Amino acid sequence: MSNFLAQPAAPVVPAALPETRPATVRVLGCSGSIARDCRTTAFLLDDDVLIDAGTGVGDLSLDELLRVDHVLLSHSHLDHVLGVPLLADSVLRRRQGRGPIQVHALPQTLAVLRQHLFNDLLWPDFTRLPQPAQPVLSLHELAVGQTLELGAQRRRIRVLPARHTVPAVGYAVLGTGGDFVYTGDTGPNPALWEALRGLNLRQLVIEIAFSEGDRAIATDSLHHCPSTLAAELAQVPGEVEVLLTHVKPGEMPTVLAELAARLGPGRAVTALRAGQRLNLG
Ligand SMILES: Nc1ncnc2c1ncn2[C@@H]1O[C@@H]2COP(=O)(O)O[C@H]2[C@H]1O
Repeated sequence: MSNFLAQPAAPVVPAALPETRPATVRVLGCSGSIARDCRTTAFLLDDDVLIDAGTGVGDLSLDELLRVDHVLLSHSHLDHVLGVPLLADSVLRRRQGRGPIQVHALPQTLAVLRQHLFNDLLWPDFTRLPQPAQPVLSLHELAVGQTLELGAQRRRIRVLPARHTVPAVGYAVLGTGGDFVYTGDTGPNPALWEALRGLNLRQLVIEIAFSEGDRAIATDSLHHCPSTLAAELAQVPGEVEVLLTHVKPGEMPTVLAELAARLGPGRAVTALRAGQRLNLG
């Protein structure tokens, strides 16, 4: 689709380098918490860029884990970051000469990782191991509005605003045939729609955690429930593919039914599934 809102106050985007392979996103986890067959958020862009690192990361083989060079984190909550320390431990002895895995996140998110995770108490400080000069992990700050260029395919990735209980972002993977957006965890968020104005939105992976009966929890924890998500989706053109992520275990049938009752005609949504591969534009 073409741009669907006015031009944004977008940052300068680095010139696109030739992209030799069509981008794919493999859904490793898209659940709002754990249970059998429910893995928390992790998406693999191509084979070397992880977007969030929830329990879905554990479905990658060791060889696949070894190919990961970048991790983009949406925020500091455990269900999105716990794969990072475990990934580091799994690959540390086999990555020598490859350089650190680069972890990209807001400064506030990185501060939480440094203080509460890689503190040699909850987990070893893998930003200094196996050698301080050649660690397995390095931490890199990003900012909303920035466009990164990451991975062997030099994918252009825009940092989007999210509105959650801790500082949070979403990400857009910019492609020549359309853009893929992952909102991260967010409640209603006018700034997101403002940021999407200049994008050529093709696929929207948007969160919804709770059914309508838990609306109060959704409000307190800054997540969507069907009524709030339906209001947000009213501004998304029908041709955009909308994929739901982060539904709490056991809630999907209710969420889908309640959402269907609130969406306008022509607005289809699909529940994202772990194991699914998305072809990006
Ligand atoms: N006020 C609350 N009442 C009940 N559960 C909450 C509350 N705040 C946060 N949570 C839960 O804690 C979880 C932390 O991760 P999430 O934000 O994915 O989802 C959150 C909710 O499931």
